Amino acid sequence: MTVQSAFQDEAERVEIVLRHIRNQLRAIGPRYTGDDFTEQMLQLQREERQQRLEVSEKEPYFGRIDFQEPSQQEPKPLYIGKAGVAHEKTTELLVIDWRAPVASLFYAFSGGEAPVSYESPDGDIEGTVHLKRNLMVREGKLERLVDSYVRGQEEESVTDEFLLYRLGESKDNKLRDIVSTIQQEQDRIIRTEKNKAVFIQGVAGSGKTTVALHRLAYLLYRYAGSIRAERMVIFAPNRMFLDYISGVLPELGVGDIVQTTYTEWALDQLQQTVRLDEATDTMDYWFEQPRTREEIEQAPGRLKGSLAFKRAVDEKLAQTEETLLPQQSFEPIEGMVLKPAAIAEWIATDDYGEPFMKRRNRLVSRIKRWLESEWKTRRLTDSKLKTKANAKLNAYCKKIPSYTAPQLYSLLLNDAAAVPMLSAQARTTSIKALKQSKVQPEDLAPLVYIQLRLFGFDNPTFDHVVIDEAQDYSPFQLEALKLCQRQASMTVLGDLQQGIHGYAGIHSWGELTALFPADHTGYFELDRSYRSTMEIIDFANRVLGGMGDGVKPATPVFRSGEAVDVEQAINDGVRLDEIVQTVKNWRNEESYRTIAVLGRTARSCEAIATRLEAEGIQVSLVQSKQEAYKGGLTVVPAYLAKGLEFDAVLIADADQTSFGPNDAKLLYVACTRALHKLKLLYCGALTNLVEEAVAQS
Ligand SMILES: Nc1ncnc2c1ncn2[C@@H]1O[C@H](COP(=O)(O)OP(=O)(O)OP(=O)(O)O)[C@@H](O)[C@H]1O
Repeated sequence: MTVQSAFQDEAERVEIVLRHIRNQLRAIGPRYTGDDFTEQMLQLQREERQQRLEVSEKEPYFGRIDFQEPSQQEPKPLYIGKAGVAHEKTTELLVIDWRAPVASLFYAFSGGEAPVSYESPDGDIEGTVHLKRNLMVREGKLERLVDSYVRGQEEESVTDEFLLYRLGESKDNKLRDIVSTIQQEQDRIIRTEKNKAVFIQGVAGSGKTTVALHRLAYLLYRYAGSIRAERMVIFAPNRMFLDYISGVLPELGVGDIVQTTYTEWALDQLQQTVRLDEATDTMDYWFEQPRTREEIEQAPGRLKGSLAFKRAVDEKLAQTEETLLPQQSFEPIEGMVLKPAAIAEWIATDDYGEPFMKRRNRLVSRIKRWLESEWKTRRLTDSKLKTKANAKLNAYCKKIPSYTAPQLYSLLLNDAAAVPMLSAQARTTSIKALKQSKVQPEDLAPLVYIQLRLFGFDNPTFDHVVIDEAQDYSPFQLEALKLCQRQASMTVLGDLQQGIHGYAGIHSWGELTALFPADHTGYFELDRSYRSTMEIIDFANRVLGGMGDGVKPATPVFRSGEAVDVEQAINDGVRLDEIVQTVKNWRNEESYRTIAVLGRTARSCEAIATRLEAEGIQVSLVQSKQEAYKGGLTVVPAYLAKGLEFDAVLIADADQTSFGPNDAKLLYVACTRALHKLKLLYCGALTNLVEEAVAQS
């Protein structure tokens, strides 16, 4: 078959399938708005179906794989799309959902004539692949067809032409789905079984965030009925990042997943009884001035996030549990005595493993009931005596300890011997702040952990938890999250090479993987970077120097682009002129839809934005509490750009003062934001990190 006739056949099929989709959309009928409950439920189902069909109408499918099982006469073409579509009359599958077991063949197959298999609910199904074809449908028309495998034909090239085409496209302001080009190593992670803590160490641009979002969509499909979207949660570093990734799940037909930051979630759990101390902006402290390695190691975030600190909290909680049993008898009136031994028996028989405060409140109710029953048994009627007895009851119950999380935390901080890892000054500062209900970010994990241990987790437990940028999390943060799941089901992703928040986060993955049983833990590495050109990745790898942390360097996909530019400006005025000129030039390039100027500090970014605005250039200046990501031309401090990407990136102050020897990871983050073009500008001495990178090239 010629390429033209294959294209013609496929184009006709696209039209036929689209006709079916549109027929089904029409058949859905008008929206039900009445009060009948059953009809309302049916309406919800119809809406979900409508959403799926609308997704299919935009792009019915993107791939075809011809598979033949030994029992079949000939290979069967299987078309893979974002959502499954069945023939409305015959129920024949016109399109197979990308998450279906058989669709894994499309992603896992990488050529060769040997039999392959996929895992189905009935066991492994073996067969041979005859064709693997990528199809690009836009606005209802077939635009592109690429065969990456035809059985019997010599395999021409190992590069995935279709992938390169997708990667070469320019970016708008949102992350996109990648269902049509998911790579084998990514697919394996997406399809990992649910009840595991899956860790992903992936280089910058390896698709970690994207893969985690696709995994959520996969889990919802694979475990439909047993897990629910509203019980799944994504933890992201900030609101702006959540905005940036907000398009992917709806594109995959998934809604309702909780998306939050650890800070927001923790403050909610604590019912807003504390607030973050605005006076000390952590980012400002750690990024606006150079900090030493020692300062980072001894940072409060490292100490309070450690397992040693959690042990201290556990110890205090255990001591608290012991205080539940009153030491004295309760004697509301003479001769009516409730002895500690009797209470001890109640406590022992009433122990359903519930949190301390629930047990405490139940004990108080039981003592009250005891008094009432004694009153009735003895047929007492004297109301004065009753009032007196009730006053004694209240006094007795008040002595049974009752804590809020901040109170118990304060008790711990006041006990110097219990927290030897904290300096007297660190303790006093925290105690003082707590008195005004103020906390630092590093106090949130211990506080929320105490809250959950005291009161339990009232919401339904999480079916699945995704933690993005997990290298910035402490072991204690994950310990608190573990209390919100019956069995760990997590996707934890990050990159140690981008660990710029070392003052709070981990320094090796072992710090987090050790929190889960080995047989319920998966560890994956993604080394291929899909975001940036080869030139940019090579340059960024050199900036980072030795990898350390036991992590491999990023391997670029074979996508070549322009060389990285490093330019000196003779003084600061010229540097600002050059920034303006570069931005103007880049804005004339049609392929650069998103451009970023990255500065080392928030202050330097403000100066750049002011200058650009004075030239009449509209700028989006990103600050630490930003909620939305607007795209276009962005001026952003390097430490806030983590997770984002832009067609072209200008690093505006690549000098030695701005990027000192401890800033390799920060500069690496900055460089790896660029998809197609990277330029570094400096005034005075070039940072050694780049000097060495250039010398190595
Ligand atoms: N299989 C793929 N096909 C097409 N594009 C891909 C693929 N995998 C990743 N990408 C693209 O690579 C870019 C980087 O993806 P993503 O932001 O998920 O990576 P990341 O590992 O989370 O990066 P970082 O650590 O730098 O935040 C995105 O534009 C994404 O669409």
